[in-house]
Amino acid sequence: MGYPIHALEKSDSEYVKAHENMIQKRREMYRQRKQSMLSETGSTDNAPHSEEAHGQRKQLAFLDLLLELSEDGQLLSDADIREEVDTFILGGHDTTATALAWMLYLLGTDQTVQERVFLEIDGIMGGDRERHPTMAELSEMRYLECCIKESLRLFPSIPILSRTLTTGVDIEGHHIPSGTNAVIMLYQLHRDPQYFPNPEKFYPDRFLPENSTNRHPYSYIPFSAGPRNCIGQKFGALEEKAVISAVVRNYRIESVHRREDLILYGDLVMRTKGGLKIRIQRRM
Ligand code: HEM
Repeated sequence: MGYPIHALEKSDSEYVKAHENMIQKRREMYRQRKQSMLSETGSTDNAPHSEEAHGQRKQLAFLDLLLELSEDGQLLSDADIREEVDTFILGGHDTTATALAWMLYLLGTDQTVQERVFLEIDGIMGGDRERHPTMAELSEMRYLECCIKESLRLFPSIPILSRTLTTGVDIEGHHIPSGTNAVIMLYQLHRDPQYFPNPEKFYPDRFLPENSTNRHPYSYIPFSAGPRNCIGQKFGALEEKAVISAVVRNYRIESVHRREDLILYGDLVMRTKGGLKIRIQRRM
């Protein structure tokens, strides 16, 4: 996946220094924490993933896990760690933010769909609009999940993918040689009427289980597919559910612009000229 050049080109700049300092501080914090855990449990076990205190297994944060892997064996240098963290932050930020913006916009274009989302969420969460949903409650929000999938169908955060062919392939009588750069237009792929009748319509029901069973597995790939697909797919989808459900529990959304008036452009992620504008109104 490519990232904006300006984020990576400052290899000699303050950006790198700031990250190096941050990694050093974090490494120090990590060592201290590990030391205090070992003395709490009386354990002498220094093996990775051995953080156990009060009988409860503690999960390492992503950065701590990378630090642990690089502690003695020097498996990863600080520069390697910085690159891994950059990849996760860049890969997980704009994509999720874009998906959230499109989801809110689309909900605001269709009050009938939005009412169904209200009904579902209120049914699951009850009257208290302030408390956070549990994981079990989030997984019950099936219609909201369909809305998120439908939004990523119409406006995939990453609208274009590319791969270099490592072997030649024959497709319908045409030979495509090894080394060719193949571009996959997700925006177009997701509008194939064979799999998505009336493709421009925002219709979340098409993702209900009974409507998706015979669909070609590669007709819908907002997180790409194969060995280099999105590593944060589940987390990204969960983040979307948590944020959207928190917003619509309290607010009704109305989109300012009609879909036909939007001017789309691809800037690594799918954007519109002038942004996506919505109005929100507190729900009674
Ligand atoms: C709605 C949210 C997201 C969407 C639509 C999305 C989409 C994608 C797509 C299409 C790719 C493949 C790019 C390619 O093949 O060239 C990808 C790769 C990747 N994504 Fe996501 N992503 C999302 C959220 C996240 C999150 C939350 C994280 C991290 C926490 C993440 C981390 C990554 C990484 C590290 C890769 C590169 C994987 C590799 O090359 O092996 N993504 N994402």
